[in-house]
Amino acid sequence: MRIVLASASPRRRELLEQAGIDFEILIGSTRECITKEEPEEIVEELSLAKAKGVAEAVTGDAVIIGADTIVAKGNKVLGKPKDAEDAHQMLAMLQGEKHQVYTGVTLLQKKGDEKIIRSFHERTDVFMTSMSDQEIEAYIATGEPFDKAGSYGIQGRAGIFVERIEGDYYNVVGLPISRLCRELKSLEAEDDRKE
Ligand SMILES: Cc1cn([C@H]2C[C@H](O)[C@@H](COP(=O)(O)OP(=O)(O)OP(=O)(O)O)O2)c(=O)[nH]c1=O
Repeated sequence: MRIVLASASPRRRELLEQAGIDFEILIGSTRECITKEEPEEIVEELSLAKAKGVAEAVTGDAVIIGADTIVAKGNKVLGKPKDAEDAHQMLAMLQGEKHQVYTGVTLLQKKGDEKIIRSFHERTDVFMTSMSDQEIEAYIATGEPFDKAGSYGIQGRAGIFVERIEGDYYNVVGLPISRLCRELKSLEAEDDRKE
């Protein structure tokens, strides 16, 4: 099965490599337009848009993977921060409490003229320690928050502010690799059945 990752994220690339999957990368230009309200619907919608964003550029049969990660705190949905002030606000909101990280994944399978779409999501609960204003400032100064949903990277310096998690760690980093591999296997099994 030919696999195309529709992502510019170095973390998603590393996680797929870590899983021993052979793949190509194609980056499309997707405008992230949200029409849904629930975080799990938003991440699936955006992952689908990312997969669709490269589908036309893929010639021949392939499975295209699109993914999107957001942080949810109460009824607020947090993406990447616009600037340092935005990052500060997000971290001040997250510190000392529990929040959710959702990653949505879409597998868009191109088979001749046919397109088969499967979207799913995983949720991880993250419990953060308290952070003083000084700690937040020092963390933002590392530059780490800016390309990350919720303004932190569990895999980086912010790891020290994560007390514990419930769910898949890799889901927080941007790709629920265990679930993804199971979904790919089941796609493959379905293909074998049909042939
Ligand atoms: C919460 C959290 C998010 N993130 C990252 C995962 C995602 O890459 C990013 C959220 O942005 P996304 O819009 O999901 O993805 P992206 O722009 O990085 O890549 P692409 O759209 O090309 O696939 O935040 C971490 O790396 N660590 C964390 O702890």
